[in-house]
Amino acid sequence: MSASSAPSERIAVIGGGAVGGLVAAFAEEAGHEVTLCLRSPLDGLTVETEGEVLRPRLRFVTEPDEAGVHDWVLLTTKAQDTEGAAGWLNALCGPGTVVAVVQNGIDHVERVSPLLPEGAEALPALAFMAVERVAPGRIVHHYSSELHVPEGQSGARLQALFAGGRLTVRGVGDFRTAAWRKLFTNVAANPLTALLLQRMHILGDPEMYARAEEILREGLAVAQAEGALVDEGDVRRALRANLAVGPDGGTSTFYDRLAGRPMEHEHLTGAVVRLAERHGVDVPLNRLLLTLLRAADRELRAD
Ligand SMILES: NC(=O)C1=CN([C@@H]2O[C@H](COP(=O)(O)OP(=O)(O)OC[C@H]3O[C@@H](n4cnc5c(N)ncnc54)[C@H](OP(=O)(O)O)[C@@H]3O)[C@@H](O)[C@H]2O)C=CC1
Ligand SMILES: CC(C)(CO)C(=O)C(=O)O
Repeated sequence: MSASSAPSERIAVIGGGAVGGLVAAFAEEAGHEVTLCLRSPLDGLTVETEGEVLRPRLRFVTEPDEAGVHDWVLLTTKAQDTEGAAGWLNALCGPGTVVAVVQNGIDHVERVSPLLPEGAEALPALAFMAVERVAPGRIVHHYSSELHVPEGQSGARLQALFAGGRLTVRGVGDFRTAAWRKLFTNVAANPLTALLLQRMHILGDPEMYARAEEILREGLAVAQAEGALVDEGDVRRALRANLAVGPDGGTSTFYDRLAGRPMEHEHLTGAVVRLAERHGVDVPLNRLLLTLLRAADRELRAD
């Protein structure tokens, strides 16, 4: 894989899980110096992708004081762990640092901006990829590696950073609509796989697929009430994207429940339900899923 033609920049990745491990490896392969900021120490990192095993040379740090200021920060914690990363953001950002918020959900900038020091910028980034952390420091890449960011100067700089590498960065004009389209890939697949503890193959069952469509149609009504320019075709495209992950792939929420980690449901199904209440849209299937996910999550936190 050829290195990027962009000059080397100092990139910090917060979180050494599935997405963090993948983007850190791809950034290093593109010729950049990469600092991986960890909550739990790692002995090393391997990334299995396209039949290869990458062993990127990264600088591992576990204390914000050791990190230093960087040009770029890629925040890859789960959304509910954002505040816990405040110490990193404070230590890594100087004036001009751009923080790409590589998380699921729809409110990336609102979540992160209040935690940034003066002069740093939050850039929302929608992650179209399917990546699994099979053990600490062992990442398996199932499918796709794209980030969608708002069009503009910072988005174009991020695109240049990864140009020619394995991570594709695309600028999108209507980011609100793009964020809802991405959320659609999470609103049915993530709860169903996590609650059933079964991988994407469950969507191959026509009965399950039909329920997934119904869940997403509720989300569609909420997205439209929010002003997103989405339609029925986006429901079908989201489910097609889920199926493209392959029967043995999962979802990030499924991986969390499987590993006994807290889940991200409040930022996915929870966001749909809260906005539905605000707009007076009835979303009974999503309300049921949220109640079930909360019950499953309580048990995970109690263990
Ligand atoms: N996995 C996937 O295929 C996809 C995931 N996403 C989204 O990307 C985001 C990241 O998901 P994913 O990589 O799967 O999640 P993981 O759980 O695999 O990784 C998250 C990482 O963040 C670390 N972390 C949490 N808090 C801190 C902290 N304070 N300081 C440093 N590190 C911290 C965790 O540390 P520890 O090791 O201690 O748990 C963990 O390694 C989520 O929003 C997810 O929804 C989007 C598209 C696809
Ligand atoms: C699209 C999908 C389902 C891909 O894995 C994802 O975003 C996730 O796992 O959270």
